[in-house]
Amino acid sequence: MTEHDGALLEVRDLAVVFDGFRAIDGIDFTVQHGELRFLIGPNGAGKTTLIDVITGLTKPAAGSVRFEGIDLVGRKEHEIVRMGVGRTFQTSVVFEKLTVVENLDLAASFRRPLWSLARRRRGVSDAVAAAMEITGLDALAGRPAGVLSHGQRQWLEIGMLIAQRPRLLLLDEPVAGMSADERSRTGLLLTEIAKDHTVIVIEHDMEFLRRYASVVTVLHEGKVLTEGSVDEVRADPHVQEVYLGRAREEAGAGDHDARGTAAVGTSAGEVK
Ligand SMILES: Nc1ncnc2c1ncn2[C@@H]1O[C@H](COP(=O)(O)OP(=O)(O)OP(=O)(O)O)[C@@H](O)[C@H]1O
Repeated sequence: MTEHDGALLEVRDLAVVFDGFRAIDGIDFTVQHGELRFLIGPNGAGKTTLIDVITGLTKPAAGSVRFEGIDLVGRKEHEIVRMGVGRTFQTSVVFEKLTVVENLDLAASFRRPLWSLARRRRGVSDAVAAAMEITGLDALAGRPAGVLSHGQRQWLEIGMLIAQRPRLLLLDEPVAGMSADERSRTGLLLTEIAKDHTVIVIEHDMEFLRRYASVVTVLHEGKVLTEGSVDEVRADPHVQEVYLGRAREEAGAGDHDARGTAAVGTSAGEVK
């Protein structure tokens, strides 16, 4: 931690414009050290764009993103990673032919100085060992990543982030496509990681939020609609309207999947 004693992340008056369209339209968003914060909102609300700005992938038209008091806007992605901000993507970034431990080692090396890369090391570094332990991937250390199940692969990606020793982790839909058992394991993993990291998770699955979220931020049309506990957010009439409105539009289009627009409700958009 640095000498900065305010919030870990402070986003102020953020705006992102794509060809005249305001994908982010004046967002203020604050995350304190040690939080496990969930970010929800219908499709197109601006969740991924917000994470893209924090990690330097997208340049905002206006506003600031302060991490430990330092503005990240205008910095390169790799510089932001080195400052301690790591993210996963919706698409996989593991090297299939490399083993689990090799993938973790490669990720860890991203923050190591060059001289230490040139040195051949025996065994695994502390960072890699810690990442394997927390994700429970020790038993699979020597297996090629290509043979892992979907859930194990997601855990490897989270492990690769941990190996980079970030202070802030941004996870984009980590339980999408997982079985019920894998979801539970991921929930416990996030809870464990949040003991010594700050974590922001984009997640649509309400059942998952009920079990693991304390504070939820709801985005809608590029703005923060509301923020609070899962119960407060579910009871908020504006949130109900946003999801009910979407559900009405989609009525007749069949069941909504866990990543779909009406995921805050389970039946006809009802916010249960
Ligand atoms: N590179 C881009 N160029 C133009 N428009 C974009 C771009 N990226 C995102 N958008 C638009 O910005 C809006 C916000 O998109 P974003 O992906 O951030 O939403 P989201 O809340 O993450 O949605 P989802 O749940 O579908 O992932 C959407 O209308 C999207 O079409």
